[in-house]
Amino acid sequence: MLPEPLLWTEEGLSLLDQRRLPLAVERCLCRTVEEVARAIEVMVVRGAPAIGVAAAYGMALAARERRSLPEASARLGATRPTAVNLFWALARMEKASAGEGDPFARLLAEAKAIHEEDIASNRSLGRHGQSLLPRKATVVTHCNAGALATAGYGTALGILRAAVEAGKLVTVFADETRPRLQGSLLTAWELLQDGFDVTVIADGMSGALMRSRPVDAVIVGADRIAANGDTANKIGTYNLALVAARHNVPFYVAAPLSTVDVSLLSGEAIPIEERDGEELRFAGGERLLPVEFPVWNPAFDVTPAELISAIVTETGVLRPPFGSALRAALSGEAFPKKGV
Ligand SMILES: CSC[C@@H](O)[C@@H](O)C(=O)COP(=O)(O)O
Repeated sequence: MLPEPLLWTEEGLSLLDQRRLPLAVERCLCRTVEEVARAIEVMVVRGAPAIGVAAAYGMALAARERRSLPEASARLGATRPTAVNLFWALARMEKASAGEGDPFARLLAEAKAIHEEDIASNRSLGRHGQSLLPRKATVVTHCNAGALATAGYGTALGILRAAVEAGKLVTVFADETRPRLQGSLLTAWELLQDGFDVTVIADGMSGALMRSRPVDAVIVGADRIAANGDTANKIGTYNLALVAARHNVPFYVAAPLSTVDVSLLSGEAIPIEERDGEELRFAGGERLLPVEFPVWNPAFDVTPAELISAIVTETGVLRPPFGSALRAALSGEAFPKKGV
């Protein structure tokens, strides 16, 4: 059984410390909004939906501390720029702060609602997405888009869980995902906990893998999806999409609608976080390169919509052209929630 990635307690927000996995399963308690902001910055908690949920609880903590809510929101919004779920959750919390009664009680209730809705969305998108896989499926994934990166169950990994629940046999290859190794440290660990057949590969191996054996699908998560379907996800996702296209392997993006940012016309406008070059100069805690070695360390890349076969959301499987499909899904036209 996987430990809860995020847990509200009387004392505050308890986070599974993702920096320590898989060798140590430890929790980190955030009692203040500043502690939540730091936890997001240093990647105790990471992954787009998980960051959004953590920030929502951070706002509730700010209300408990009687801090200025606009200042708290600005602090949380300055932690990481790419995953839009963070800003989506902060906008929802801002709306909730405008009601009657005790602000802490109201904001805590809204944070809990965001938390529960994310799990429900993942279960729903998992059910839709698993229909894309054959009864015996080999899937490649990148980074971590599992329970750990969300409120629970996962997006890309939610599809794999739903496929197993539907009686399918799933074999997974997980890109290790340099430089922070979310694929090997988090995805492989998470899938092994659930008894999956999972094998770690280095990021450059997916081409060789697809030449050596049939692969049924690539499934990844997303940090921000622009109005035209261009998708920002962990650095290396674009390379994997190119390899998949070369081998005619369908490339699926799995994400809740809270990851869609229709205010951006295309992926070119998505802000890409650049992280400290030291992440690249180290591997496994060991320094590989002296600090003066120049490196470039963008944390995300953008996969153009033309390389994406489908975007799986809680409302269903969206096919190109994504502009109209995403608009319809957001307005509830195409797939009414009832009956999903
Ligand atoms: C379900 S989340 C999908 C993405 O957020 C995930 O693949 C990813 O890019 C995580 O990035 P991180 O930098 O670890 O927060």
